[in-house]
Amino acid sequence: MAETYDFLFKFLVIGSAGTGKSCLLHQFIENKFKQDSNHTIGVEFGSRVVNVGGKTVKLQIWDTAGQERFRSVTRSYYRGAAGALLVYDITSRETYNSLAAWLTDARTLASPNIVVILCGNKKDLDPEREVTFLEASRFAQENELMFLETSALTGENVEEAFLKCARTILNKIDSGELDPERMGSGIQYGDISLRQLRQPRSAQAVAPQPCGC
Ligand SMILES: Nc1nc2c(ncn2[C@@H]2O[C@H](COP(=O)(O)OP(=O)(O)OP(=O)(O)O)[C@@H](O)[C@H]2O)c(=O)[nH]1
Repeated sequence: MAETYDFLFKFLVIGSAGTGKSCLLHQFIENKFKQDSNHTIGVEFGSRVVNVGGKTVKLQIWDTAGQERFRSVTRSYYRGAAGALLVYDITSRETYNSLAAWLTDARTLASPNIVVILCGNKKDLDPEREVTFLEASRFAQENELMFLETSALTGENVEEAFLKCARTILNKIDSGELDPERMGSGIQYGDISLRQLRQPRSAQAVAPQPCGC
């Protein structure tokens, strides 16, 4: 059956190697933890249709390799992304320290308007934590990012992270802050929206007449 949706959003999952990007994507798409996850070679892809605030949105998600040697390949996928999950591992300060560089890449190579949610992954490994919730919240606030701690293992906050990002993009479309028709916005109209857009204004404005019988 053909998929119908109001919008399609291009999303990226970025961050240092081993932070759990592929596992987060897998948990979101398949609803289970990906056992034996290997390093991503270049870029992998997944998609899922979700319902956000009464709208159907297809999320087209690009999971990028965190390893430095793939950086030139992965960077070529950033263009025109509407949203991103910026992932670090709460048990690895090194991955947290790299966040600023990943964010600069996202804002310069994708779009300065890209909607980013910071995800402190591996929340289930709290006893091994190296980065506190508070300091990451501050980083998020200073850099105008949304923030959640997630666990791809238990599934905690995984759905929320993707949906929060999608909801924010929809709100920005509604407020006029984001224009889906701008080239490289990372947003496309789906069939449903296109049909509504193509209806003549007069047809949209006229309320259906009550039946006289
Ligand atoms: N405990 C725990 N382990 C996790 C979690 N997410 C991922 N892992 C483990 O972390 C390791 C790396 O996960 P990946 O999803 O492959 O990491 P990645 O960020 O995609 O790595 P690259 O592809 O190299 O960029 C794997 O051994 C996973 O099993 C989590 O939420 N909790």
